[in-house]
Amino acid sequence: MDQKWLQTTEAEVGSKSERFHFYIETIEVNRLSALAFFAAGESQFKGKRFFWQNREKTFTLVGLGSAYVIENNENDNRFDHVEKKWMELTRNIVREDTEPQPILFGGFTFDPQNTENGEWDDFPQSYFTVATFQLVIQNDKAYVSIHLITDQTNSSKQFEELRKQRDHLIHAAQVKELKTYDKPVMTSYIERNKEQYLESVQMVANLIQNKQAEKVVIARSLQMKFEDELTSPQILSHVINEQPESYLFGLERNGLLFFGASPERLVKVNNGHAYSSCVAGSVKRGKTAEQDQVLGQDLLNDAKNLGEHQYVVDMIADTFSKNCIQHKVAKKPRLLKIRDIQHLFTPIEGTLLPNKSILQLVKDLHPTPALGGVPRQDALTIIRNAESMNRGLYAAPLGWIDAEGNGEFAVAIRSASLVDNKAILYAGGGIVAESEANSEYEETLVKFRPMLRALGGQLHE
Ligand SMILES: C=C(O[C@H]1C=CC=C(C(=O)O)[C@@H]1O)C(=O)O
Ligand SMILES: [Mg+2]
Repeated sequence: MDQKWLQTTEAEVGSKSERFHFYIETIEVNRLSALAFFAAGESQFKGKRFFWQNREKTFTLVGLGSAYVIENNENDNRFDHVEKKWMELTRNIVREDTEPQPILFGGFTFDPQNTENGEWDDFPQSYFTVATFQLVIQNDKAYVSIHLITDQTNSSKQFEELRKQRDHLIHAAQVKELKTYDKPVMTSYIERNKEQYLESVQMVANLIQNKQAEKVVIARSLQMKFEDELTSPQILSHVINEQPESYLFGLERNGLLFFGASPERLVKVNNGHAYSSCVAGSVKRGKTAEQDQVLGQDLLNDAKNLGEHQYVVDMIADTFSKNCIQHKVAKKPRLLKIRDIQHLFTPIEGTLLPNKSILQLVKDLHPTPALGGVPRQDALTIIRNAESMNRGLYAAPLGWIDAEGNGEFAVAIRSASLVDNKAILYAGGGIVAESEANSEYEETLVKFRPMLRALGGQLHE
């Protein structure tokens, strides 16, 4: 096996009342498929795995097993709680310049005050883990780290076991590197509460016309069932192959897999620089290049979509002005084209104030008016009343942070959950005064397509 030892570290971490030893060992491996590594954990780590890849495909992350979990069910304090726990855990780690550091991966649910039952029933309002086995692929290099966080001082035996497991996982991944997966065979497909969704959109458009809110994003869900039991690597393989222009993600917790391919960045922080993207306003792709261009040009000039978009730009720009020394906003929206859909897109970037952090930005940004609405609290109340579902992690911040304050969160749209033999797909759209129920319905059909295709569902034009 071609591997190079890079680093072994031990640090005493935790708070005054809870002290741990954090053991880390990182090696560089010649070649490793991220999906094959994820799949190598099928029998042992199912329910405790994650997969992440950024839009540019320059950073891929896989986690198997949990060395540490940070979760809570708090409403107001959940972002601060995760930040505090993570800082306690990483404060004393000695940093090497070049090698990947331990990473915390997870997400915050869309709305802790939503009480609808369903697939998210026992999912906490924040769920983050440090993987026992962490794979990072960047700059064409693959790094595998072992993380052991324990209150025991003598852990050399346990660590030796983990080294054996690591070598076994790497070997299994290299042997199965080229495995391909069948498309799932769907047996049923139900649009849940379609009539209610159409009524809600109309009702919300009326509320907005009566000035009770300015914009509200309303979502709905589809349910699919399958002939055979699906596996996470099987689903992720299709998502990875079919959606190259998006953030790709999969997060398992016990019996639930949440996965998707989102075009939308919530925030990225790199060395004190913060980046966000306003993505709102949509039209389908054209069948020919000419038609595609016409649709795109129309979108760039469409008052309803520009309205939807501007709420997002104003709110993110305002948040950056409060959190940054200086920031800049692109002057006008451009097009973001992905496989099934085109969006209006405005990038925003800034230099963070010294006392600000990525999790503080996530806290202030979530939910942007691309997922929630304006005014925020009124929109959230309307969503709770109008949607007959719990969004869970759909439309919520999902991503990673490291010990130096770098990280990236996507908005987890174009996503779905898998529980047992049932998948639930989510999609929504921004409702403004001019919105019309049928065209919003059509827009959600386009937004369902990526996950529908990955799951072997029929695609209607
Ligand atoms: C809420 C979703 O999309 C948001 C992101 C981009 C465009 C949107 C729109 O045009 O309505 C939505 O605000 C979704 O995909 O479920
Ligand atoms: Mg829209």
